[in-house]
Amino acid sequence: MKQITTFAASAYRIDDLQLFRDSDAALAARSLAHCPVVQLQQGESVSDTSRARLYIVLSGALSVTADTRTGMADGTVSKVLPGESVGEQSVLDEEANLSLMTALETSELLVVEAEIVWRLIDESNGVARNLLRLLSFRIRAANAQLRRRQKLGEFYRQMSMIDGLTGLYNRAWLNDLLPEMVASAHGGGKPLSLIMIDLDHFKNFNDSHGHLAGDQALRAAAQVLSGALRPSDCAVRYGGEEMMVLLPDTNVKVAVVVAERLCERIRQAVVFRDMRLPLPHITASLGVASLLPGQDDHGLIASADAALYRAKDGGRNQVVVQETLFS
Ligand SMILES: Nc1nc2c(ncn2[C@@H]2O[C@H](COP(=O)(O)OP(=O)(O)OP(=O)(O)O)[C@@H](O)[C@H]2O)c(=O)[nH]1
Repeated sequence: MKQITTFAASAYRIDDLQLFRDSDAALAARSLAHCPVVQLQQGESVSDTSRARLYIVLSGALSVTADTRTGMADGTVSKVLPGESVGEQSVLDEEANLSLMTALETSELLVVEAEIVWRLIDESNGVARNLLRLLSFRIRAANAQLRRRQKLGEFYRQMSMIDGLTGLYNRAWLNDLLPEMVASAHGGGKPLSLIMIDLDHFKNFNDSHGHLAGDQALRAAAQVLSGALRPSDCAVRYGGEEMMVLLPDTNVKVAVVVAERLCERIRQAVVFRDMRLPLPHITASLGVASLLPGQDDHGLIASADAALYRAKDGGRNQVVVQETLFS
């Protein structure tokens, strides 16, 4: 970066500089007269940004990468074209300019020290107004970007909570949400039921029909669950061929009715729509549990798991309810 002239000695005009548009041009020209005009070669970065200064692009183009030295760089790169400026904020808060400014082509910049910018703000309403407009525009753009990022972040957060094969919620979602559901049930004195579902002899199913058919069977079972539940209920893929249904505000009697309905619909589920293929079918064993006073999420899962184990033990393709309720 080398100085090639001063503003007064150059052919650039005040009117072409955004910050001084519609302001007192004579005052601006006088104030900027001795400011250096520097030249950057393509790929060269602005050096010595430790002092607060304003850089106005006179020709060429700058790429500006935000906050490179604080470790806060978020990949945002903006392009600054002739007439536009960088560094207003560092001038206003008298901090070093943390952006990395690099010439995208051979470029000429006007370098204005902070004291000169402040003097211009003091003496010219036009400059003050332009600066406010510019900052307001930047704040709006930054807010819009923040909102876009939040939406994107939320989208990815949601995606990370969904099981790719079945479209049901996954274990990460369950770990996040079940403790909250348990706390809210205890807090509100409302019931909460859980049905644990495990496809029967699924290893055999895979071995007989292939792993892809197994995947298809898991999707079919998941569809049964999603299609049979109320909007407030949630279906989760708990592990390989194990699924779970959470029924807020539902007592054990109703949960058993729901589980019986799911058991029947899984039995009836069509795994393949293609009638040329043989029609393997699936069955499931289901364990039902309802939240007991003082029980936590692990306890609730363990109760449903124990009931499921008994359903397997009792011959599969059936619903069993937790022992503690009826013994
Ligand atoms: N196709 C497919 N199979 C899976 C998936 N996840 C787990 N499995 C299979 O599910 C089978 C589970 O087998 P086991 O735990 O022995 O249980 P099971 O054969 O269903 O026997 P029971 O539960 O006692 O009725 C294993 O063969 C796993 O490979 C999956 O995403 N796709």
